[in-house]
Amino acid sequence: MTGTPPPRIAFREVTKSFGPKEVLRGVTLDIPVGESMVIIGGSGTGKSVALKTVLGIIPHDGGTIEIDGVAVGRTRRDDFLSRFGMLFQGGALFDSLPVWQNVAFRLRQGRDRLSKSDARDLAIEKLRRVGLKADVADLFPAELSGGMQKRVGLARAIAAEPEIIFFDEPTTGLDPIMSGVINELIREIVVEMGATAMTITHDMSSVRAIADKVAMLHDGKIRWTGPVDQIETSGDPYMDQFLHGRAEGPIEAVR
Ligand SMILES: Nc1ncnc2c1ncn2[C@@H]1O[C@H](COP(=O)(O)OP(=O)(O)OP(=O)(O)O)[C@@H](O)[C@H]1O
Repeated sequence: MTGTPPPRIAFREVTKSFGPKEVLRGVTLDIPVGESMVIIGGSGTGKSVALKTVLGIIPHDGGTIEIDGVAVGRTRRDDFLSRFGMLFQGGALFDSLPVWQNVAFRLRQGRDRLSKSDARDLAIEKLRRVGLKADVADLFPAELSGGMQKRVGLARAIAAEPEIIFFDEPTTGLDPIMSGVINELIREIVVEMGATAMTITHDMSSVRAIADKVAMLHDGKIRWTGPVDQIETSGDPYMDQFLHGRAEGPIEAVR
């Protein structure tokens, strides 16, 4: 039987509480293969929790999360994690390791690990891809600007050529121009790799640059989802309030 392939990532009625606090209250969302989905929503709405449930860093309580039709948690953890790349908020580089070892970190682990010199060559190739020169390879993260650290984080996220990449607030701490540069780079790389991307952000410039589709998380559920070119005309008062940064509207401003 032939049919449409399952979505690369599928959330079905996913729930998660911390004690009495219900954070995810039935999240349903599909991210098809090769699509870039950006999840927006106010602070504390559970965007990071949703991302961490896919990776299994936070176990969900109810519902299912599937990758290519297979429930998260059913495959070997190493095989599973090797399919993902991740750009963490703030870069999350290892301060004690030089840049190239940060980029090549995963390539030096596990059964198929690369030799030191192959890993270094590959790290330099990936650094070039994100606009950094080879001489950055031997510097330590503390010697780099915030924008350069983001580039190194991006080089690390793509080093193992993952099928799925997560971007957690990719422009936090950057000025608007550097944010624009990083957004463009993310978009270019995701398209070039054909990767499926899930990004969480508050930054509307990231949304416009990176997204094919947008999902708005509010009150533990996906309030609205649609193509990025429809966000202005969604007709959803929650989306409108968020997009225009209004204090007045259905979203409570006092939290
Ligand atoms: N490990 C945890 N233990 C207890 N509560 C948690 C944990 N992780 C997250 N939470 C709670 O879940 C809620 C959602 O947090 P989350 O970090 O997902 O929000 P967010 O939408 O990513 O916010 P922001 O945009 O500010 O980063 C918050 O109230 C937070 O306190």
